[in-house]
Amino acid sequence: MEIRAEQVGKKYRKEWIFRRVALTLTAGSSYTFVGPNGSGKSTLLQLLAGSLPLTEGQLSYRQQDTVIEPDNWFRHVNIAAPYLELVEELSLDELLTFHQTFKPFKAGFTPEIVAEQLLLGHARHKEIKYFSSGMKQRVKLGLAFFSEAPIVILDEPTSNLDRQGVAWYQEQVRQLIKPAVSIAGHSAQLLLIGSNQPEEYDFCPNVLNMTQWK
Ligand SMILES: Nc1ncnc2c1ncn2[C@@H]1O[C@H](COP(=O)(O)OP(=O)(O)OP(=O)(O)O)[C@@H](O)[C@H]1O
Repeated sequence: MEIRAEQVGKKYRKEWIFRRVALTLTAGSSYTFVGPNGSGKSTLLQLLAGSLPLTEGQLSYRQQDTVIEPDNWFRHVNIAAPYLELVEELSLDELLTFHQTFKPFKAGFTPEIVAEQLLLGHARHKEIKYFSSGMKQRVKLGLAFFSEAPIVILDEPTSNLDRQGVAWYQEQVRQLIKPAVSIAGHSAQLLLIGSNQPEEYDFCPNVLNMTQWK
């Protein structure tokens, strides 16, 4: 799996947020976008996820030599971000069951196992609206970690997490990017992070500063 960005730029009203982004992002590796507040990390991640239009340039998703149509990109991406909301009226069990109808969990994961992995086994029957902000953040991350998709995008992944939550994130993200072993159905992941917290990406070999595209 690969995402290619060619001369990608984004403008809001008359202001260019970034220009001439040229990247090849390849599964089996991870990439972190860093930069000051407002430098465009979230915007670029949304472009790469296919959820925002570009102003200029081209983006493509490729699997081996096959180009994937933009209408199908969402099937290949799990994204956890502060601006994406959970369905607050559902209990955790209901949310996980609903979620897997359109984005199945990885082999061996059931809603019950996912809840345990989130350290939220005790809260399976509680409505999401009664979760603390840190509990909600773990749910968002868990949906990204445990659903089947080759691309995982995490924007500000440890926001609202306490120290135990940060340790949990660090363990899960390392599991995610472990080199793929040759188990049928297990493919290498492409992990993209937007961050300003070194503890969120200290394992990541590719740290890209947004200021280079100003
Ligand atoms: N819908 C929008 N309309 C107009 N301007 C926008 C819109 N969304 C973002 N921007 C602007 O784009 C710039 C980049 O914002 P973005 O949220 O991508 O930055 P960021 O690097 O993720 O910031 P932070 O570190 O604060 O999360 C900011 O100047 C922001 O005001």
